Amino acid sequence: MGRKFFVGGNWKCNGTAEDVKKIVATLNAGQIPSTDVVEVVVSPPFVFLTSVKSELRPEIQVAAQNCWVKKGGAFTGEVSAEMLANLGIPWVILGHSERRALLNETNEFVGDKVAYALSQGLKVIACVGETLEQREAGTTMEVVAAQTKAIADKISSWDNVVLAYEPVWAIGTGKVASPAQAQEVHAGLRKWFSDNVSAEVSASTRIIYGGSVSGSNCKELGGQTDVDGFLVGGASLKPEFIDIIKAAEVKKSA
Ligand SMILES: O=C[C@H](O)COP(=O)(O)O
Repeated sequence: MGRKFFVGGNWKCNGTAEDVKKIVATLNAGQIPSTDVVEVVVSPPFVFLTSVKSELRPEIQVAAQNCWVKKGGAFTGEVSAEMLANLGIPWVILGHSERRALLNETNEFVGDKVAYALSQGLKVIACVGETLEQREAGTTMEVVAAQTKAIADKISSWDNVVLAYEPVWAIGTGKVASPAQAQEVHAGLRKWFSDNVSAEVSASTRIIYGGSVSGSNCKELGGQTDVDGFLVGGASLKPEFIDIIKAAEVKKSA
């Protein structure tokens, strides 16, 4: 089975209730390819999840931006995977570099979170990516392989996981990875899967790119053999997100 193009919009910690209504109206009015061609998931902050889910057109799904590492309980300020499942939120983003860097989430902690979220029936967008220093030191593949291994060590199936390669130096900086740089790491991750998990997981797991994706660079990036879509930050708050969703057409016509 082919890998369906996947476009995620990570709204991060942005927006008022009024802003969110406008974004939803734009998404509801936009012309986008059918769900046979592209899977679209937007990720509002927790407080807006249920309203966005109920107001958004049914072809677009929602994701939380995080969840607690295990069963809920006395963990003030956290939101558990079972709460998300209970509310019918199908997806969660885990291991985003902002949480790894600012909240000290380790590879092992992210692996535990992915495993627990999957066990509660959620689908996971799991993020990996190197810093500028790591890229300049030539350790990019080593870093993303270690991050992916920490997840692989904790899960028995990749069926409900999308892997997002997000070079930290490209996030929110306008310095997008070149299509060749993205393709090189995506191909490396696919090889890592075939060497360390299975040929089937390597062929079927979607590996999406994130980091300064825009309406103007999405077609060339999305045209790369091993780029199966995007995780979009800043541009997912703007009408150009519709153009980025339409980049799925490059794969359909390939
Ligand atoms: O999750 C999304 C990424 O952090 C990319 O953010 P960005 O598109 O604003 O660079």
